[in-house]
Amino acid sequence: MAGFQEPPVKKAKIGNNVNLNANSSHIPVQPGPSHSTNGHVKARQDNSHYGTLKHINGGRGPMQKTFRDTDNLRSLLTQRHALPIFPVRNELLQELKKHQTLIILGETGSGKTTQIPQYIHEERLDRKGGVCITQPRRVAAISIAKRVAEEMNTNLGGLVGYSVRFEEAVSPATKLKYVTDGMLLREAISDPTLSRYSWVVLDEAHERTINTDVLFGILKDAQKTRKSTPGQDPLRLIIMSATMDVDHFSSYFANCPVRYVEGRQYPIEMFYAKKQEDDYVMTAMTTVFQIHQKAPQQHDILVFLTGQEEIDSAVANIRQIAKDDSLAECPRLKVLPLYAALPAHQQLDVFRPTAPGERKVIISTNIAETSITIPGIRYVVDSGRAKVRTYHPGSGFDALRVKKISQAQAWQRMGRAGREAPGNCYRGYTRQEFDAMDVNPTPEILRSNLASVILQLLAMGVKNVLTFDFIDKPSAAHIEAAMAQLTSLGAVAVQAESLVLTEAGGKMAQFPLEPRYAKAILSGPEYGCTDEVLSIISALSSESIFNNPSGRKDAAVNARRKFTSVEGDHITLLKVIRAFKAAKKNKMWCHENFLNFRNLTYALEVRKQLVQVCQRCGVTITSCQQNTDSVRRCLATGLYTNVAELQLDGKYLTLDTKQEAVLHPSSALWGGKPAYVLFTELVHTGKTYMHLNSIVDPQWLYEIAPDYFRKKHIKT
Ligand SMILES: Nc1ncnc2c1ncn2[C@@H]1O[C@H](COP(=O)(O)OP(=O)(O)OP(=O)(O)O)[C@@H](O)[C@H]1O
Repeated sequence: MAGFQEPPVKKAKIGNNVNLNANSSHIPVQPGPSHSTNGHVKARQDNSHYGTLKHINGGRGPMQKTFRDTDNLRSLLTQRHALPIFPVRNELLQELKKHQTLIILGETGSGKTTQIPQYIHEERLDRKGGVCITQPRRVAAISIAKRVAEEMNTNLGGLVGYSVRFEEAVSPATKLKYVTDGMLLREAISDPTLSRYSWVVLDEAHERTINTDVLFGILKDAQKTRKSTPGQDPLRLIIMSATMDVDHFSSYFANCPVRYVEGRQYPIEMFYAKKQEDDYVMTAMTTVFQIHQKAPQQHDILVFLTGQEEIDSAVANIRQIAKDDSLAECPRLKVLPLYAALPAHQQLDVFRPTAPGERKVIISTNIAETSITIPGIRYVVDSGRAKVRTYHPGSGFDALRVKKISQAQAWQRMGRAGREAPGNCYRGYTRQEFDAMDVNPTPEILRSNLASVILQLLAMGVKNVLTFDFIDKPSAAHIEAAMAQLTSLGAVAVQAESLVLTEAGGKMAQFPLEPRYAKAILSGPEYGCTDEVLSIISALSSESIFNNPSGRKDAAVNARRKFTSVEGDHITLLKVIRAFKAAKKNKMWCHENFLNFRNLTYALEVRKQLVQVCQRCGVTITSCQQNTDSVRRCLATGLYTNVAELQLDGKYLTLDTKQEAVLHPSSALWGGKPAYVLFTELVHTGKTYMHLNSIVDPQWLYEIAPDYFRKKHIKT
């Protein structure tokens, strides 16, 4: 294929980069008749591996069995038994019984995520408490739970369930629960020893999300507490991934053993770009059409790009190019975007099988990078890039940059092909570029604003956050910046020389939001505008509610002029939400007004959840109707450190850290020069931009935080 090395560079075995320590040992896959000579394990066709339904379900308990399709069940059982992990099932169970903490490494698609929880259940090791399996992303938690429920012939929400932010399917009967790591962290606030679980499985540990990193410490502590409390069931911990620095993890967990499940089910052919390509989007699109012209029907393609705007534009371009006469002989293309801001049901659309004569092309962020199996995917096109947010505590800004991914991420992306049949992976970068990539991604905890995490740790009863047992400790500057932010928001206070959670801080921790937004909501009753602030914060929690199709930007701006507020972007968002509700959430109305129906719908879903948290915390919800000054004042109670002052030279300087910044061109305030601007965030992409801004009156700022602003010497 043009642009890629021929003959293809084939990687016979993944996991060579795994760094096994003295404690590790391999659990080899038993060689069987279906082994190929290249080390790949092919699907077994051996019927003697069929179990019985009784065997799958463990033969107990009233389960909502459907028994709709025996052939389907039989086929699922065959698939389960063909997985590389199946021959080592019993050995693995022995290991799991022996050790309180175990690290399991196994190649992508070997069966770790779907099978190990089922093995535990089949062996009745979940009698006393259930199995909770964490995933870094909601789409993975939901789709895997669905698959496991299907394999166990039970309804989702029965024996097998899931819980992600804003959505769950669980019941008292749920024994195997797939959750996002953030949800388990929230559960730990009300139940620090996670007493309802006997097993916690931290999957995709190599990703080192901030929530998984904090869970390491929480779970270690919970294990100790449960061990030292008479009558308590021990908490067993399994840490899983395809690639990770096992020495580091093992030494953190008291040199716990590491077991390696060898083998992958289907081979994946790997192709690297022949030469370095700078336009990674163009390279990816060209590759898609090259594959499209030669691949058999219904061999679907998964493309990794970086962010929503880039993906939406690639989707539009591919749809357009697909109409070209020269492609008339090819299957019809069904092009689908996949990114975090899509509502859950739309994310799950990608899992639907294609119709005859159709080929699915999914253009995704790294949301599809780990854990999931998308039926039909035989080709992965990897741009080698992802959008990464990095927080700078000194300047207080987040830099959102497109960066090269790590090798571990590249292997995960590759692993999305070859899950149901042999696959192909096209890397839009050279082998040399791959070799130069970092082996693992930088842990999120080392590059994030820690205010939320520290608030949650305090809410869980962690006494001293500075001495918390982090697997990789964030810098003192990061921790201090977060503490300072929480103190100024009134979430923590000094008591007997230590920092403790205030009553308001306890309430802030209940909101699945950054503390500064939670603070603004809690201030709602004082200003009589909780209703409006909830709408604005819900819109801020969603991806952009505006559509700006390329080539039609002017039309979009004109159509939306009626919503634009001279007070700024927050009131503009409020006007859009109000109008969307008044238009009965009409899709066509959104289309005519260049508004994003999906993101607006998502924003209203978020709003519903926030209203529930308000009710739990006793926050009254009142509306100030047209008094939008109150709304901006209320927002400033949470965001008051995000203020910039106009300078004589016409530039803005942030009051907190004296950063030079400019209004983002998309802002409703762009072109004007208000003296003081309240911004939602600073994003550094070339210049430092203030995003989503409102005009503020300096007098309000003095009233909200007199000590802070006295030091800043603002002119009232
Ligand atoms: N939704 C699904 N539809 C079809 N097959 C599936 C689905 N989910 C899982 N499978 C099959 O089960 C296999 C094992 O999946 P599983 O997620 O357990 O592997 P894993 O070892 O955890 O991989 P990874 O490290 O990539 O998460 C897949 O390769 C695929 O063949």
